[in-house]
Amino acid sequence: MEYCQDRPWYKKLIATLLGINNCDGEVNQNTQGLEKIALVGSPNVGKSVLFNILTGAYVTVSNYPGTTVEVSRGRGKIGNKEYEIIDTPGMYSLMCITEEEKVTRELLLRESPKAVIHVIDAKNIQRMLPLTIQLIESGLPVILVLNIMDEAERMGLKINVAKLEKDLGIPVIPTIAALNKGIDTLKERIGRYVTAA
Ligand SMILES: Nc1nc2c(ncn2[C@@H]2O[C@H](COP(=O)(O)OP(=O)(O)OP(=O)(O)O)[C@@H](O)[C@H]2O)c(=O)[nH]1
Ligand SMILES: [Mg+2]
Repeated sequence: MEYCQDRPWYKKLIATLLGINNCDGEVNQNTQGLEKIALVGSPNVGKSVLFNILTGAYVTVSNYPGTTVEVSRGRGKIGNKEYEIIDTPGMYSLMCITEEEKVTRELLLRESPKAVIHVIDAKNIQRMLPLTIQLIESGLPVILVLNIMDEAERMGLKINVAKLEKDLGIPVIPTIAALNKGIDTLKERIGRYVTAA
């Protein structure tokens, strides 16, 4: 019997049936040729909220090649340049265990983003910084976003952002994505970072 699961036409058929509009290997026309900026971090830290703020109308959600893991891509203007912004599935570590972690790791290695925005929940900073360090040690161009600052402040947490920037040697930007706060600074810092690279 002929196995057709790996044939492009079969994948395309399944993708059409499932409503996946950017099946394996297909190029996303909306972001073709653009430099990339990836949002990474644990589940539930606000990556998708930030993705929606940074991107416009033409967003593509597709399964990462050969997997059932969804990755969203869209165009986003930073400064006066357009980038492909990528929203990755939640991950806890680069030492991948879950399929989501494998996809994010592979994506970071294969697609060479100009900036990797590590989004963390500021109130769980201690638990989340190890991934920041893993990303930095992997040689990736990391920017750290301390999101959900509203809840961190409500808990009385005081984070010395300037010291964190100095110690980590990367830009650190506090945000409240749900309230659109800190976004202008974030865009400005990303813009400076990618043009300096
Ligand atoms: N209080 C507060 N809530 C926020 C903030 N940013 C995002 N949220 C909320 O956090 C929840 C998770 O946000 P998402 O953007 O879906 O998180 P995610 O990182 O994409 O999660 P996964 O896709 O599961 O990895 C949502 O209910 C958001 O409204 C923030 O700055 N403050
Ligand atoms: Mg998400």
